[in-house]
This record gives sequence, structure tokens and C-alpha cells, in this order.
Amino acid sequence: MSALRVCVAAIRREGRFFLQRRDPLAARFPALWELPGGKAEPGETPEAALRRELQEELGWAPERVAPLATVAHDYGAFRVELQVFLCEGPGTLHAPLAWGWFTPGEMARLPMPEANRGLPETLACAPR
Ligand SMILES: Nc1nc2c([nH]c(=O)n2[C@@H]2O[C@H](COP(=O)(O)OP(=O)(O)OP(=O)(O)O)[C@@H](O)[C@H]2O)c(=O)[nH]1
Repeated sequence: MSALRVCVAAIRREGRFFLQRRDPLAARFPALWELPGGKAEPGETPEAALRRELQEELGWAPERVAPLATVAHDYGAFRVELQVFLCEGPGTLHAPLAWGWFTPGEMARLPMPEANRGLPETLACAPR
């Protein structure tokens, strides 16, 4: 089974990261907290996909984007490969869902998709 390539943004401000909560009525992973992002379209580079998703989801363009980690996870019914980018820059994020800024320690206590389990540790070690 081929993996869904999903590009996600670890948006950092003052040591905290932006998470949004999935729709409580979503068919998959309802009400879990996740990083903004989504699937790359055919022919799209991961960074271009990420920038497009951030614009669509949050109406926001990052000033700096750097690859941080890749996490593969098998959910059984499907596999994902999360490509995580560290994103920084000013400006308002126009989030339509519940959202917040969390330290890696706080993040570790939130309900998140299984693929995200190791992320708090990775984000805690992200280059300054
Ligand atoms: N955006 C995002 N997706 C994640 C994260 N962790 C994780 O397992 N995923 C999964 O990766 C896929 C992302 O694809 P998508 O963003 O285009 O899909 P979607 O929210 O419309 O959800 P759906 O296709 O599951 O209904 C989803 O299956 C999502 O649950 C994360 O931190 N952020």
C-alpha cells in the first residue's frame, strides 16, 4: 500500500507550537489535535504543498520554512508519511477550528493522531 504523503507545519512562536483541533464530526480522527497541512498533489514539491495548504487553511504565509523530520505511520487501513516543516513568521492565522499554541510538554498531553506521538520530543529539540 502506498503511503499518503502529508506535509505539515510546526508553526513556532516563542517556544510554542500551533495546533488545531479536527472537527468533532469528522469521519477520521474526530476532535484530535493536529498540525495544519495536508496531502501533496501530484507533481507538487512538499514545500509548495505546505505553503498552499497554509494559505488555504489559515490564510497565512510563513516567512521561513525548514524541513524538520519525516514520520511514517501505518494506521492499518492506510499509511501516512508526515513531512514536518518548522515554520516561522509574523501575521495572524485565521483558523476556522478550535486552536491554540502549546509547548511540547503540553502537546504531549493532548489527544493526537497516533502518527504524531513522537512529535513533541522532536519539536522540543528543533533548532532555535
Ligand atoms: N494535517 C495533518 N494531518 C495529519 C496529522 N497527523 C496525521 O496522522 N494526519 C493524517 O494525514 C491525513 C491528512 O490529509 P488531509 O489533511 O488532506 O485530510 P483531511 O484532514 O481532509 O482528513 P481525511 O482525509 O482524513 O478526512 C489525514 O488522514 C490526517 O488524519 C497532522 O498532524 N496534521
